[in-house]
Amino acid sequence: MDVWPFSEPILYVFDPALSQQVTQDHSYPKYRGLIPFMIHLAGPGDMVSSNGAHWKKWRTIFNPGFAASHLMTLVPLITDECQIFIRKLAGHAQTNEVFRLEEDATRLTVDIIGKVALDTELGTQNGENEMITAFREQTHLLPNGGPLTFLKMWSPSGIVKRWRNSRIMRSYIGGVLDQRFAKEAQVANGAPVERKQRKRAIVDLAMEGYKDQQEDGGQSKASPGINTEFKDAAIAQIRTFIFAGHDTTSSTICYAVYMLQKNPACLERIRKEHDDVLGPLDSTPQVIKNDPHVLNKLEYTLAVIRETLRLWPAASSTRTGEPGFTVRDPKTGEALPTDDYLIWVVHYAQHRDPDIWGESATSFQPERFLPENAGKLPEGAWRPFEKGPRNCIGQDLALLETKIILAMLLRRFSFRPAFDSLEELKDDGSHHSRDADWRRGKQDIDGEEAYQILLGAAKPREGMPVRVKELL
Ligand code: HEM
Repeated sequence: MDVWPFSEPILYVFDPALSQQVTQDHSYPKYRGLIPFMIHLAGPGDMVSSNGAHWKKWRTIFNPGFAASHLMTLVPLITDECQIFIRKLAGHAQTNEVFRLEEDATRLTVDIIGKVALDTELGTQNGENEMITAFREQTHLLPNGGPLTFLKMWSPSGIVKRWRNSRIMRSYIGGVLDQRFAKEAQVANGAPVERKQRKRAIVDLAMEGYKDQQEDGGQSKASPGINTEFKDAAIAQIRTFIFAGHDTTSSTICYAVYMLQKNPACLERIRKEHDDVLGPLDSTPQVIKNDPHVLNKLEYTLAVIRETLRLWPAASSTRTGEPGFTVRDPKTGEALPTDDYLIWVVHYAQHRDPDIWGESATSFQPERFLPENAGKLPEGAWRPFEKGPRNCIGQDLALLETKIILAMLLRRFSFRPAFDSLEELKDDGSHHSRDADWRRGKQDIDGEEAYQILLGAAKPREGMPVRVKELL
């Protein structure tokens, strides 16, 4: 598509074989237009928009912290955060008020990232945190694809606010890192080792990996404590994890709840699996904490999450074409140049295409993802976390936290979407309430009122208004 003068020509990718060509056979560099967006959220050198040796270095250093085996050690921390979320929902149930589920789910996922990445209490489920407030304001100060939002980039107040927010985020995370690694330096200088075992956060494993790399590179044995290169990169990557990991996952939690409520047979089946595998609801958090591997037995729950991500993928992938590299049209065999193209792998379109998924393409059928049906899935067509070297580093974390929250949630509450009660939320102070345009005119897409909107990630419209009822 030629959209001159608004952007470079766009090559939209709607086909799994073509997606494989641009992300796996040859992983095209990330789209250059991501840099001016990510720089305000994460600072220079973030893992999402960087390429080449810089990207490879930091991806290698942070990979071990996101390995499924390491994440299992963090399950108790995640479960504690989920318990706070459950208590908040019980409060909503008592008042029978309409609320935006996405707001609560986002606070949950932010606090989980704080715990697993930094071992720090961000506490947004219980109040405000200056760094997260700055971060969330920042996402609203960037273009979101709506008409004229690019003008936001040039308004003087926007420029000042973005600079201020960046400074707040940097100094907050920098402070947490300084405190954490000061201990290490003190111990190296002879201070007594603390007896209390701390959980090893993702950043601890990254620090170890960084020091190993320095030594392998022939540099002298790394000194204890934190150095400037690691600190700057860790701040950028942790900001990236907050950006890439919080609303993608909260959006998935919201849509899983929504799709289950719309499909009562699936809801009944998932609740039964939770009874069978985890036992009574009240002891479920403890059962999960005692034996995190029990979560691997929740096959149907995993299938529900995969099916949710098929219908409601929270992200997509954008790349920059390269001179001399062509893609081959899978149907005609024609070689197409890519130089100067924005290559956009569109997950939503591929995940709902009847030519790929058959007649059931747009219906919610988690069974297709059960192990016994694995052989019938269209090859390479499910890619919500993208594939190839630039796939999502946080995918196991996202699946893990969504599984835990569903296991603790679905037997305790029933949900009812409340798009018909948006009026009650018009003064709730949220970003949604400030933009009355989103409530004028047509209120559905193809008959779906909970359609996705672009706000950093693809999120449920109006923050998924619901009412919740406690079943106990
Ligand atoms: C359901 C939740 C999630 C979805 C659907 C999702 C989706 C994706 C997708 C599609 C990409 C590739 C983007 C591209 O090619 O441009 C990606 C990359 C990435 N994601 Fe996720 N993500 C999720 C959760 C998370 C979490 C929890 C984290 C971290 C805490 C995370 C961190 C990242 C990072 C750092 C990258 C860049 C990786 C690289 O380029 O090496 N994501 N994600």
